Amino acid sequence: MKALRWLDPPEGPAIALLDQTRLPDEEVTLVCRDVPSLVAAIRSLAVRGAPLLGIAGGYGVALAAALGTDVQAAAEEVIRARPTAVNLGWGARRVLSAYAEGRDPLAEAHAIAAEEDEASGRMGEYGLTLVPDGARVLTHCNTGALAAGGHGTAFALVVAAHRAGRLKHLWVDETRPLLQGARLTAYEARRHGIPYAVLPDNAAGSLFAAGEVDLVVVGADRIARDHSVANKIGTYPLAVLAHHHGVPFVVVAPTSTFDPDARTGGDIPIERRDPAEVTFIGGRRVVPEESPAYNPAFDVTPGHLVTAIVTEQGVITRANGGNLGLLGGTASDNAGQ
Ligand SMILES: CSC[C@H]1O[C@H](OP(=O)(O)O)[C@H](O)[C@@H]1O
Repeated sequence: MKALRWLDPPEGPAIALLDQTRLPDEEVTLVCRDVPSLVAAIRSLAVRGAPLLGIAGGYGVALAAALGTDVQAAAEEVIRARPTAVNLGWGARRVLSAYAEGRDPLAEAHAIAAEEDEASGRMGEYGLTLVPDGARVLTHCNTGALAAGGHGTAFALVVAAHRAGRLKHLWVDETRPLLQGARLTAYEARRHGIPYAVLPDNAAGSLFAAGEVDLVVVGADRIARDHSVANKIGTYPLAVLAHHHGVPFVVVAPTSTFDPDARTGGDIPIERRDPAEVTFIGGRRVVPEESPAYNPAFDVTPGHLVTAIVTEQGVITRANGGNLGLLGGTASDNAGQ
């Protein structure tokens, strides 16, 4: 399953997307033949997920170059599409730099996609070292191949644990209001034959209280230098629950999600989305007419609540003083972390 593909002529130049707003019922391909249509797809979450947005941002700039349109303006338009996932700007700026230096922008966009595929495999390997046998894992939102390269980020850890026979069960937070967990993570879990159950976000606490969660794994949209983690709204409460119940809370993200310009979580812009995403369900209003609604798309988990950050370069744990220095070596070297 490819969430995003570049189309060369004669089909392209274009970017083919698996329209995630139509999943899980319909697998519809959306073909973006210009940057405005890609920006609209990013804003509607037809394409989403921090690392995948980095890939999309890169191909968006490459598309502008292939079409002979204003590449700088295209990059700025793509970067403005969503504010929180640092990867979007990172991917667009990296391809823009290649173009400015006279290098092939499409080759650079392909390189980003290949690197994120490789990163996913390594995060799965490193993440596996943190998974106990018979683990009941809880995850939030969607962090699979619909959100990143390869098998994803946190979901790559889940797939690795399943293949190693260490995963007893996957708890999937539905992830209101856009239901990335119920619609997308459940879709991916079924494709992998992973035993799972979907739960209302507000049921997670009762699972912790019943001792039914051994590990929490989530993705990230931006990680600040103090290890504050911006991720889908509802992540912070899970970190507090995990801390209270002594359950490891693990973030899985490629180094393209780290923002050295964000000193603390307070420096991370939080996207505010249309209140109608809260007040309407399935096209039906579920609140009194004209009810106001609060709809932040992300929250920030402070670093002291994060047990470990798994990257493609290794595992960051509090054992290394909580700095951004990565533990090197192989995945097995980190087994004891
Ligand atoms: C692979 S981490 C993806 C990250 O992005 C998601 O947000 P959205 O669905 O709004 O793009 C969510 O925060 C995931 O953890």
